[in-house]
Amino acid sequence: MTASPAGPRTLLALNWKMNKTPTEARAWGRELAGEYRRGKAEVAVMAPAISLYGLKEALPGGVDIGGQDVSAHESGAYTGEISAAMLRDAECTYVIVGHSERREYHGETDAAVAAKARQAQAHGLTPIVCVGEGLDVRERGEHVAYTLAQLRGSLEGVDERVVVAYEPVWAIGTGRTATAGDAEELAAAIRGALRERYGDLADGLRVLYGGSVKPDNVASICGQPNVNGALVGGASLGVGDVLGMLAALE
Ligand SMILES: O=C(CO)COP(=O)(O)O
Repeated sequence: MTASPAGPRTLLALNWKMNKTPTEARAWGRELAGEYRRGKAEVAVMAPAISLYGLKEALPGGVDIGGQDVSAHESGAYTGEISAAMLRDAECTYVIVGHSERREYHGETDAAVAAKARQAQAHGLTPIVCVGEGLDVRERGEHVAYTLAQLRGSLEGVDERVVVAYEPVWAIGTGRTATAGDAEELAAAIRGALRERYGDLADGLRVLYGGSVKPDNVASICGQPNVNGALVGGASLGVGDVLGMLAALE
């Protein structure tokens, strides 16, 4: 089961976070290539920057790659940073910006996230802009307003070539998944905000859900009318789980 036939093709976006060496990444790509058949969902692997080049060579055709973060700067004296031009040259299609782990551990503000998204777009990358509330916000019942405010700030000056991922922080890596209804509530609200900004183009944009997605819940979540795919952490590391999720989406 996938999102409505009129909507965009379902995207299974895999966020490896800080896992796998370049050698392990290449082996993973080869393992996937041995089993992969193009199906209903599109697949993209967001790997650590150092692994991207080798991974792309090993992956089967039709599977995209992306970065997990990008500098807001063009080039120059920014030790340790990766530029959008570098990611594009390494054949990336996507880059995650504003993941909750970057916001929490690296102090990234909405304005910084928007600057990264603009820089990604300037180099032909599609930013996957992450938003989502923490447990305290959810318990106060303010999750919709909080997430939409974060979204508006994170899309400042960003055009419609964008993917939005709703990742409630309390569901990330906790095994505590939002229900399909929770995911749809926010995805619909996000769609409304995208419509205000981009008009009818919003209907063709992807809104993903992320947070403890795995083979046994991916289909019900991605089957919601406004959910066009998933951003997957833990279950993206094993080829078996990825194939399981792809099978569930057929
Ligand atoms: O943060 C996530 C993807 O970006 C979600 O991680 P988990 O799938 O491990 O909960």
